[in-house]
Amino acid sequence: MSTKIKGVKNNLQLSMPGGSLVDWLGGLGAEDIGVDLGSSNVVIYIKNQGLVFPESSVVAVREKNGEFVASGTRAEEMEGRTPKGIYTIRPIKESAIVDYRATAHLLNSIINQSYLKRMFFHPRLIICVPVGITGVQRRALLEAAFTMGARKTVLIEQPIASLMGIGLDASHMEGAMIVDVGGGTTSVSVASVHGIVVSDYSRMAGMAMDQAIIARVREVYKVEIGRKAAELVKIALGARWHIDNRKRSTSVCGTSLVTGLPVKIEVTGKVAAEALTPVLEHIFRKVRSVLQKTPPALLADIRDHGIMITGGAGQLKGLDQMITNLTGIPAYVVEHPLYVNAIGAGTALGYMNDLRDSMQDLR
Ligand SMILES: Nc1ncnc2c1ncn2[C@@H]1O[C@H](COP(=O)(O)OP(=O)(O)OP(=O)(O)O)[C@@H](O)[C@H]1O
Repeated sequence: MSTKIKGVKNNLQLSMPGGSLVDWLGGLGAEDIGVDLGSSNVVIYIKNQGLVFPESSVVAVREKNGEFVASGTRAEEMEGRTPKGIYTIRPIKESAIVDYRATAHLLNSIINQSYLKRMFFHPRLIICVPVGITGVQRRALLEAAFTMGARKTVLIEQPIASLMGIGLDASHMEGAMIVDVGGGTTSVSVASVHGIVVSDYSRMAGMAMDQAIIARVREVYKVEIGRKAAELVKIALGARWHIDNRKRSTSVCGTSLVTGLPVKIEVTGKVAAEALTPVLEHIFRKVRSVLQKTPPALLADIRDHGIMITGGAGQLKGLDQMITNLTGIPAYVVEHPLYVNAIGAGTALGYMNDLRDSMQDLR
């Protein structure tokens, strides 16, 4: 299913038309950046350049002096095998910043690297934030942006960024439902021309799926597997609603809990499905509860447009079938589900001069 309508400007918080002279001058350069800051990945969209390949939301730190020694995918590769005196952290948990200095470092290093050694000058940022973010979390995010030298930062709600990234125009629709299944959080939102109407979130998302697979494999095969192996199983086999799930299997390596030796096992689709079902049923209950709270006037539009699934773990095989079967409303994974929020933030950069600086909240 594809629904193409344009521009979602109405849902953005606009300031004085035209913005300041500094804004206008900044708009001429390529230093406007859209950011989707996730617990698993950071995706960046640079004005006039486009998307930057996503980096893992991981930073490696030297224990003795707190110095950052690696960030992004390079730091993720160190997870679970860091040399003595170095540890890794994930500075964003469940879409909230838990360490803003590390977040600022992560953002800075990604942006500088994407600039390919070009001189990096104080950028203007649009950052996607979850619906219902607390004042403290907003502050942490804005402080991270300030620390990295941003001269203007605008926070926009993720579902609005998703709609912009998909290319939908909220001003021409009564209601749209977005189910964003990320690494640490699943958020379910209904948006209308007036903004977010109903929304709910859960910690049951991609990482919870990995943990459920690790636990089930331990139980069935008496083998301990790592997070990466569990992720491979998740991506390869998917949910029980996936048509091929029962026939398939995939092999991963782990440590036998009986002998303590490394082993290779064949995990079946049935075992993966057993692990994933409770997580997916939890996600479904969130979808159902948001639908139940949605004003009836919006339901017809949601039915027409279908339920849009975004986020990395939204690609789980069978998840769209599950939501379709259980709600009776067609659900589909949007194009570029991992990048759609960053693309939306990138689209919103076009209105940067007119948007209110969220940094004003800090002062
Ligand atoms: N093809 C796939 N099938 C299932 N899961 C996938 C697939 N590709 C990626 N994932 C999962 O998507 C998750 C990351 O998604 P995403 O990058 O949207 O999260 P995030 O935005 O960083 O997290 P959050 O929104 O919770 O802060 C990971 O758990 C990863 O294992």
